[in-house]
Amino acid sequence: MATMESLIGLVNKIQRACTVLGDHGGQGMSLWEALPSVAVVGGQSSGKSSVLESIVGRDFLPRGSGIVTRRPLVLQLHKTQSGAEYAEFLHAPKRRFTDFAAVRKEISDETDRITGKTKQISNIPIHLSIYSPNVVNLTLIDLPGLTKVAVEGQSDSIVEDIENMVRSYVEKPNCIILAITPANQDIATSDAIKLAREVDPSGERTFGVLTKLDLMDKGTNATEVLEGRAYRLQHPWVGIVNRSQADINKNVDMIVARRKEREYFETSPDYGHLASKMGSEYLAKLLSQHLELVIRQRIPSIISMINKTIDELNAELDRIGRPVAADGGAQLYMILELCRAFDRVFKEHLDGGRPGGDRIYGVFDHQLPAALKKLPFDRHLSLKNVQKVVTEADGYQPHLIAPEQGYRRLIDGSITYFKGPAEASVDAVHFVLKELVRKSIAETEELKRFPSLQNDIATAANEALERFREESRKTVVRLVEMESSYLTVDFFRKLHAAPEKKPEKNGNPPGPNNDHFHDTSLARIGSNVSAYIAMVSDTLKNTIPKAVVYCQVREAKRSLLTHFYAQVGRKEKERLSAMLDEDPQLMEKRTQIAKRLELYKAARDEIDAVAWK
Ligand SMILES: Nc1nc2c(ncn2[C@@H]2O[C@H](COP(=O)(O)OP(=O)(O)OP(=O)(O)O)[C@@H](O)[C@H]2O)c(=O)[nH]1
Repeated sequence: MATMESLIGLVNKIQRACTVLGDHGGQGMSLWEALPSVAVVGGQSSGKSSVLESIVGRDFLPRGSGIVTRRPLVLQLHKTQSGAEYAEFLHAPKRRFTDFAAVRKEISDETDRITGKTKQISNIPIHLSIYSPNVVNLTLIDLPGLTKVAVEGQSDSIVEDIENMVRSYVEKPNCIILAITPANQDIATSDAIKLAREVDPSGERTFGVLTKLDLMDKGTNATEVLEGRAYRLQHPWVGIVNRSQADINKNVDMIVARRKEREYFETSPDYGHLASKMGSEYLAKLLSQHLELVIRQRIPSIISMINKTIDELNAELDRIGRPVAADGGAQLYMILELCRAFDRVFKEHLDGGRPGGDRIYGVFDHQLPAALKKLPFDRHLSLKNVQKVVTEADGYQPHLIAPEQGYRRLIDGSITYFKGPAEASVDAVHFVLKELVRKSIAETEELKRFPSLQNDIATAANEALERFREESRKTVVRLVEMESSYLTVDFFRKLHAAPEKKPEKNGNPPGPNNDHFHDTSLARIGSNVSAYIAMVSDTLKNTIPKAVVYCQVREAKRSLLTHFYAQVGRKEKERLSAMLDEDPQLMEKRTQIAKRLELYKAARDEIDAVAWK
């Protein structure tokens, strides 16, 4: 079975790894929270620092007025067999501190590094490991002292901020609370006990510590508390006598202070019967044993939590995509797969699996007919214009029978108007397709992590659409031009066969020089041309969509990325990697997940190795 050293050492290791990854509790379920720890809680000047120092047997904590502890200090004690004592900070792993005054300075500098000199507090812990033959294996977290008033330079919220931070540690079910209360204060007013009672009403994870026993008024003693009658906890209370301020000023050695403390209890008339269960050394052993017990109990649930988290992290990695392969072939394959995924989505839009394709039909069904209807044939075929065109076409010799040239010019002139709506249809469909490309890129789940490739696909697709548009434009213009290059002869033959309307009998004999005759004949020319143009319009209403679909929509479905594929195939490996550049945020996220995964796996291995030894 695992030894006490190995179990506590194990938790130490995992805690340090958690801090390196920024996992220090207070942020939902984390590995840190699953690990048992001991947090030291007490009001200001209750003697917290003194208790910690006498457990360690060294002076090393910053002192001063106001709130000195402004970041949690995770103090990991490692018992060594022999040799010199030294300390190490997680944030400065290369430096070994043998001078504990330098440790004190480093704690205070490192506090300021995060909080500034503003006396603000931060919940990011400082990790300090102390290696010494005079300690027991134990991890303690020193927290800012609970206070009632803000001092100069501190925000009013500091009192509440401290309480919230301390609470965020002690409310975790795996936190063992070391509640420090000075004996010269009424236990009922103890900040530490008040908070402990709130988060641990049954008292099963609270250790009550009574400091300053030597400072109690003459004639009073703390046996009521120490014997568990004043305030009941599941664990026995421990009384402590730390160095007084005078001792500190005189630089009384900690080891000497420990000895004096032992003597105090052994010789005390009040506490002699409790002497074996009093003092900082006893407290350290008690905590160490308890911590070991708790760790042992928690190991199965920690392992199951770790396994669950590993599964979740793996699932998350699958969701955001595994890292891109390094070799060129695999990258090319991946790019082509991604393009195909995009192409699938794009086709679904056109074929109706997703919305948007119907807008193309909208162009043919509404936009084109409406535009055709609006063409200014009324003006072009007005009596006045017909006369002008016919006369100009005749030249110096007026026509004898039908004004053939006049007809042709009027028809040609009218047909030119169709180019506008024809080209507008091409453009409208082009914009629908472009929009569908944009949408499809955004909707292609697999592409989400590759902004560069998204860009490349968008550019390639838009270039292709541009080519299709040009082809389509040429085709529809040709359709229109074809209409004027050869007229439908039948139409005019039928006209000729139809009986001419009799001229009205109003006294004027009919004749080419007669104004009335002239007007009627011009009106007939106008209406004949108009009927012909209506026929052409009906034809184009049907053929323009065919041309547009043929040149643009069908091509987009068939060969939107064909050029792109050819280009990609010729690319060097470096260019392929660049195309698969990922969103930096996402890469960062993946790295974070991968790191956490590593931490959890390493933690599981460590636990396996220690727990079943
Ligand atoms: N005589 C005597 N003095 C003590 C004892 N414990 C602490 N003190 C003195 O009480 C003062 C405050 O002790 P600290 O250990 O600094 O208390 P703290 O809770 O860490 O204080 P803050 O960090 O300021 O919140 C110091 O002057 C200590 O010397 C004790 O058991 N006996």
